[in-house]
Amino acid sequence: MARFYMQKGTHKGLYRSIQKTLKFFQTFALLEVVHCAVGIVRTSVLVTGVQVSSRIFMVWFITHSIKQGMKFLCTKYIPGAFQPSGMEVYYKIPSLLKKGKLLACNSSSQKIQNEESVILFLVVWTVTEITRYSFYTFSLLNHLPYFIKWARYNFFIILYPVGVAGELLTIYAALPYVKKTGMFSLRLPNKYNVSFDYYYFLIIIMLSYIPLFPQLYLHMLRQRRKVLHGEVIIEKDD
Ligand SMILES: CCCCCCCCCCCCC[C@@H](O)CC(=O)SCCNC(=O)CCNC(=O)[C@H](O)C(C)(C)COP(=O)(O)OP(=O)(O)OC[C@H]1O[C@@H](n2cnc3c(N)ncnc32)[C@H](O)[C@@H]1OP(=O)(O)O
Repeated sequence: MARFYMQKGTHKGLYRSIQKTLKFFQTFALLEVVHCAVGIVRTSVLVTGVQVSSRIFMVWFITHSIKQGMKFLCTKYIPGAFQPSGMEVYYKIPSLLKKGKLLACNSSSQKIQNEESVILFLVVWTVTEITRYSFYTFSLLNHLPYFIKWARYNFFIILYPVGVAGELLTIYAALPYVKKTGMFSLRLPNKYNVSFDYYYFLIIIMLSYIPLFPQLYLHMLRQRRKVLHGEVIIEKDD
């Protein structure tokens, strides 16, 4: 990521250059949940499950799926002209456009992957995982430098809320596109007689951060007290 930014001088296209690696490792992070479930790793399946599933959701159902749309910047009113067909307007539609008049529009391709918020959570996840896996590796080698231990149980204090902000802002940026296209949604009538609206599903996911994120954060604060300050903490069962 650093190399990309230094070479190109922009974050645009960064996601594309790292997406294969990201998808591979983030999907295989599911093994972390399996490891907790079968008892290889002594930690909560629930906490790990929420952590991993939220990231997998971000990778596959947001950044991978919401590929692109067009952003229109409309300025000048042209009397008698019509709105071109096939135009995907999912950004702010000026009030005149709604009345069916064409304005002078400049269109530009807009990818959710190029949102600054995506880069924000990618950077945060990356720093977190470099620290976390260094911690695991050195622990296994029985030579854990204090700085790594300190970083593992301190960085999250800032990184967790910043990562969550990046994730929520990305979902928020995706909402207009999801609403406009009706992607992943099922409308009635259909042969299953079931309706599903991905737009509202995303809003529910965003709201679910309110009760779930504090649980993860408090878990990490407890771990911090245990590992760095040697406090004995009795955790409730899942
Ligand atoms: C269907 C859609 C669902 C959507 C849900 C929406 C709700 C979302 C709300 C939640 C939002 C989360 C957002 C999140 O994605 C944002 C970020 O991540 S931002 C970046 C900051 N993040 C962090 O800092 C992550 C913190 N989390 C963790 O560190 C872990 O993932 C955690 C699951 C919390 C577990 O940590 P914990 O300290 O409890 O246990 P460990 O697993 O680290 O360690 C237990 C012992 O096992 C040893 N261990 C573990 N793994 C390994 C390994 N791979 N190799 C070797 N050893 C390992 C570890 O050393 C411990 O050993 P010991 O007890 O002997 O010390």
